[in-house]
Amino acid sequence: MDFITFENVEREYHIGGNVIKAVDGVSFEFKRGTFNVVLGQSGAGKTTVLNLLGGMDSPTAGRIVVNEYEVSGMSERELTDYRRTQIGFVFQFYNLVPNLTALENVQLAEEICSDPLDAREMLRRVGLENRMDNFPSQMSGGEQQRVSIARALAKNPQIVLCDEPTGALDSGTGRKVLRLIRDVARDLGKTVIIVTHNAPIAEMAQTVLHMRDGKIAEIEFHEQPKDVEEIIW
Ligand SMILES: Nc1ncnc2c1ncn2[C@@H]1O[C@H](COP(=O)(O)OP(=O)(O)OP(=O)(O)O)[C@@H](O)[C@H]1O
Repeated sequence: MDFITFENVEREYHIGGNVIKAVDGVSFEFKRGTFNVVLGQSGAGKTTVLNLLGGMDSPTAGRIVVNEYEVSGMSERELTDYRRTQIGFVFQFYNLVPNLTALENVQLAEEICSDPLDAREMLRRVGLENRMDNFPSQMSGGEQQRVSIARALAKNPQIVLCDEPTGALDSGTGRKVLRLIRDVARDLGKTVIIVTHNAPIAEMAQTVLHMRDGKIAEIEFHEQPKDVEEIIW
């Protein structure tokens, strides 16, 4: 059975007298434990899809089902619980708390989740066992992104949503971060969705949604996704 299902999902915004269809009749499925990419130019609707999937926004029409939860019908309170228990987030600019150490940033997950993974163990998995007591300002962009990956995974979510996770990194560091997201998520059995405008990243994915003007232009499947080393950036 499919793990994530979008059925004719729409998200309209009303600005002045204008209606903007940020997402316009989108349908797709992702399977549990897969690595997926949503690809498209600026304004294509990628972040809106991610926000709908993550329960930060609600559709104006259509149906979203995740892990047997009907997300599209949830109240605000149910959405808060859904975001807390089901979703880990990785953002382009890391969103770490500046006056907390790496370890304390990851431990935040323990405070809000019912079934967290060990913060030290997650930092070890991302290769930062020696940097636990450093503050974000003492770390490189790649290291900060690794802390944010550890934080997302420490919540022990079913799904990890990443919005341009390599957007602020050089290509070498970006590759390492992508490999890390894929390997750790695979080891822990998580489903990953990465939003990007960087087309080569899509070659790593099992499923690629190509978005244009709020619609899906194409859905591409890779039976044998490429390894990050094989991708020409
Ligand atoms: N809160 C909002 N209010 C009004 N319009 C919005 C809102 N959020 C998004 N939009 C519009 O919806 C469309 C899709 O936006 P979205 O952010 O999903 O695109 P995107 O593909 O993620 O772009 P980018 O790569 O630039 O982040 C755009 O035209 C955008 O201006």
